[in-house]
Amino acid sequence: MLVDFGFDLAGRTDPRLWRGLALSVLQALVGVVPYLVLYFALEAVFAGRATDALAWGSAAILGLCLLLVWVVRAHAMLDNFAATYALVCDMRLRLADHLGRLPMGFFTRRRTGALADVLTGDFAIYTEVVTHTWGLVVANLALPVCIAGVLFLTDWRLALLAVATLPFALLGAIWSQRLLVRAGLKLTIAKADTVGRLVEYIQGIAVLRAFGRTGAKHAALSASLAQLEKQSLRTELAPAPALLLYGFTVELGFTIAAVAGAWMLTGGTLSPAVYLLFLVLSLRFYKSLGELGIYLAELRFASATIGRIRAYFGEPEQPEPATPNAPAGGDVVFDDVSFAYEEQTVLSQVSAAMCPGTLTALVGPSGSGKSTVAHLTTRLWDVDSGSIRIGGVDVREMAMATLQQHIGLVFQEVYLFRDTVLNNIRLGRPDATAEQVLAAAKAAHAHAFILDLPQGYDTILGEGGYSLSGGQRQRLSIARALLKDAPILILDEATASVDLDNERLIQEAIAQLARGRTVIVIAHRLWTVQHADQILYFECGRIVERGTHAELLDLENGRYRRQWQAQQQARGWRIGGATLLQLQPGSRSLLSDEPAEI
Ligand SMILES: Nc1ncnc2c1ncn2[C@@H]1O[C@H](COP(=O)(O)OP(=O)(O)OP(=O)(O)O)[C@@H](O)[C@H]1O
Repeated sequence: MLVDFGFDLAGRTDPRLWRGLALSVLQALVGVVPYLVLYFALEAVFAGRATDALAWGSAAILGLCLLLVWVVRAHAMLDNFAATYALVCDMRLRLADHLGRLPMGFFTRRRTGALADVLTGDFAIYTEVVTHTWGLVVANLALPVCIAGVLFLTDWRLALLAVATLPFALLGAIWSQRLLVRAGLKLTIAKADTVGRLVEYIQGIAVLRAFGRTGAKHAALSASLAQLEKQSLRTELAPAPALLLYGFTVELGFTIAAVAGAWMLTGGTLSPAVYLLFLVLSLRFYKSLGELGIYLAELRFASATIGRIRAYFGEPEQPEPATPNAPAGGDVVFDDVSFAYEEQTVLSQVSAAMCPGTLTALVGPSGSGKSTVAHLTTRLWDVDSGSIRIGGVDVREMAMATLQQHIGLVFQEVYLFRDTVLNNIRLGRPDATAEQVLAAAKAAHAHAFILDLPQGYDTILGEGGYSLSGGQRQRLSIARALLKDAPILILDEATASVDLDNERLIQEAIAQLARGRTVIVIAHRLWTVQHADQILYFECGRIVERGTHAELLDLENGRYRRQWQAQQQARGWRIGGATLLQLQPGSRSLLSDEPAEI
């Protein structure tokens, strides 16, 4: 298709859009009437039939036409703006919804900047062109068609000469669109790169400042901006030769017809009134065509933009079952699960069962695949082989909403949205009452520090809002999970980066969460999970040891045993016979008050 309007992406059409376009055509029709009035007035003048009544009548019709054109144009614009903004709003929401259903691999393969550029920049270009340019294209197409009609009715010879060069002009228009789209594609890549670099720059500003690499000293950003500058200029200049050809061909038609008309006039085969009308009409005719060339190129550019947006809509969503099954219970079973993010296998033949009311700890070296277990359970990715069952049902056979209801998550990195504390906790259950949120915050040991915030529960958090410490963020995240009240709870290094005092508070909060649920804890600090019902030790994507803390410590040369000993030494577990926990009595292990020793 020459132009892709993309309205199907909004999932609906808007009648106001078609009405706006019909009004643009009406505007063109009304716009021709003054020229006809002028023609009849000129005929009367040249024939010596001019009267006051004719002059006043013509003036009245011209005034009326002006008013009508103004009213019709205003309505056309209003209809067009209202319809387009509403449709673009729907498109953005549908795309946001679609992105939420894509497998996480989609996001890791793309830079945030490229995505942000599509959602903001591409939609902005598209909106601008559809609101402003489309109406102008229709108006500048309808007007020359109407004028050409009048010209053919008054003198077909002149009319033929006037349109003779138009096929060549059309070639110029098509060429200019091609050039613009080609340059525009490179501009889009440059823009996405710059947006990505800017996001990276702002997110990493503290690091860059520490290393004195801000502003022009940040080479990657400077290079990206320079490339954007170069590509922007190229895009502006790219269609220039084709547009020049277009303009020249259009004006050549006028010149040929004007000269031929003058020749016919002197030869007595053309009346002065018709010639004058021709000159006036042709000026309007060619002006419209000249503008049309530019607007068509812009429209084509916008349709290339919608092509990129369409490509995102075309990304396959994570499959959902046609007839979903509901899990019966909260037990989690990994059955011979293997998985690779890209080429490299990350989990190999992992099998494990986790029952309600028990705590399973996943431990092992960095990169051994522990977090991947959480990713697969929550279907951020799908297993390559084997299956994960919850309550006897494969997670791929459940509706995504059911799966989400069944799992509460607490990550090391807590994302706070730009909203009040209350609503940040409510993320766990959007329909929760304020009382329920407060109860969850109290159980998560978050209530006290929330009350100390400037506006308590109404304090705005997130970007540009109030900042919380790592431990406070964690407790907020636990409050979210508590509020959600899901039968399965996954904690991914929830206490990894907090001090001992915060660790104690967080662990107490986690202990609240754990009761009666299937709990999976990913931990590096082994003392925090020593009372787990089972400990799975991962290495290179395989479970190489499993058992309770005591059982694993009994394994001669066991990996868990070695790691435990190394950690105890590192903590200075025994300092002259006293334990560190005795020195810092606030610290306790998960679900237990006492540290274990070997
Ligand atoms: N989104 C991803 N795309 C590609 N590879 C990934 C992705 N996430 C993790 N990996 C790789 O998968 C392997 C296992 O990662 P995973 O995060 O599961 O390990 P982990 O045991 O939880 O590590 P850590 O304890 O450091 O958090 C690593 O080699 C990691 O580089």
